[in-house]
Amino acid sequence: MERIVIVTGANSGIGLALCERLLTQDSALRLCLACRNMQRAEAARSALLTSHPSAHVDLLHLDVGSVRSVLSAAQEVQARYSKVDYLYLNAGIMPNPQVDLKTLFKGLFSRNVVHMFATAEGLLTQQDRVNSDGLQEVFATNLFGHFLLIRELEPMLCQADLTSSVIWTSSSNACRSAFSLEDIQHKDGKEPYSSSKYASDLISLALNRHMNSQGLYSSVVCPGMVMTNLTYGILPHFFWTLIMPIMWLIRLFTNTFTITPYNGAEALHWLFLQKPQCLDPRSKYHSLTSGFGKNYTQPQKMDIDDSLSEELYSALIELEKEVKRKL
Ligand SMILES: NC(=O)C1=CN([C@@H]2O[C@H](COP(=O)(O)OP(=O)(O)OC[C@H]3O[C@@H](n4cnc5c(N)ncnc54)[C@H](OP(=O)(O)O)[C@@H]3O)[C@@H](O)[C@H]2O)C=CC1
Ligand SMILES: CC(C)=CCC[C@@H](C)[C@H]1CC[C@H]2C3=C(CC[C@]12C)[C@@]1(C)CCC(=O)C[C@@H]1CC3
Repeated sequence: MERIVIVTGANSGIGLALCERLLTQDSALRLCLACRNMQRAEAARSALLTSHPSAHVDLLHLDVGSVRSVLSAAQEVQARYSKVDYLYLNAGIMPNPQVDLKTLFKGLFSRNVVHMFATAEGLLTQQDRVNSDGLQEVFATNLFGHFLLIRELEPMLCQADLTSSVIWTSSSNACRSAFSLEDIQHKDGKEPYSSSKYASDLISLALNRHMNSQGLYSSVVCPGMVMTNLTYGILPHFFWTLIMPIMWLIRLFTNTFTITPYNGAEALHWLFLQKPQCLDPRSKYHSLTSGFGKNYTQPQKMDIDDSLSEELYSALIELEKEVKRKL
């Protein structure tokens, strides 16, 4: 039977590289690029069809940061397909990032240097804003829109005698200290990105608890440090060009510098090949690249607990009711 794969944020970076890899793996699958900008989506589709002329590539308009858009995209999916086998929740933003240069400089000469380059912990802040649904934009895009999409697609993901995989592109920057149950949208802090990624780790665990019995399995991935539009937005272009040789050098000391979108998509691709029932719901699957350029996937236990994940799950269900009431 034809497998249906939906990828959010598929028009660039890790999402687009994943699509290339999936089509190389299985040219018979039906790939749906779920994007907010249809011009960019069409360009991505053309690029994919150039390398895979007989592939089935569909486009879906989806702005994960808008409740209305998520609801109508989910309706469109139900009208087009009879089931969804893989749902890659990959779209993400990091608006107005600021690097704390003092911490970066200090870190360079500390014992924590490898950890700092792997996680960027304490190094990055962002300026968030409220979107037209009245939600914090980073939370809405990176977490809540995707959560709503899963909820709306439940009948498509939970089919009798079939399993489905929901795969979140999380990050090594997901940090417990950035997340608070009292402020799930991270209105009051300066690390909304880190908070939203930690929340996706928690939600994945809760989804497994609630949905495994219906055939839905959720996993989280860390693609490593990848050069994409998102990372190019952190520092000026000329700076990245200048430090590029250093980046390749850093790879000799940390396997988390995957650098290219192809390498970053390694764990996302690897999960496509696994039986979802055999995966560990408490592990994050990391894309890693050795100093010699060899790609591999490694699971690492996450710093998450059941009660926090359950409380966040309940909070999102409540928020879902609230936003739907307001429509
Ligand atoms: N690059 C890195 O080092 C790392 C990235 N990640 C995560 O990987 C994922 C992919 O990012 P990456 O490839 O790096 O960066 P890109 O900016 O290249 O890709 C992000 C994708 O998400 C899309 N997107 C953003 N907002 C929305 C929205 N509201 N609705 C629909 N699509 C949207 C973008 O579309 P558009 O082109 O229209 O903006 C783009 O296609 C993100 O979740 C990111 O957090 C995690 C760890 C490290
Ligand atoms: C000298 C030199 C190489 C400087 C670059 C320092 C920083 C700009 C990077 C060090 C660790 C990086 C990192 C990310 C962005 C760029 C760094 C802060 C991410 C936060 C990008 C998005 C993620 O989800 C995780 C990445 C972790 C590492």
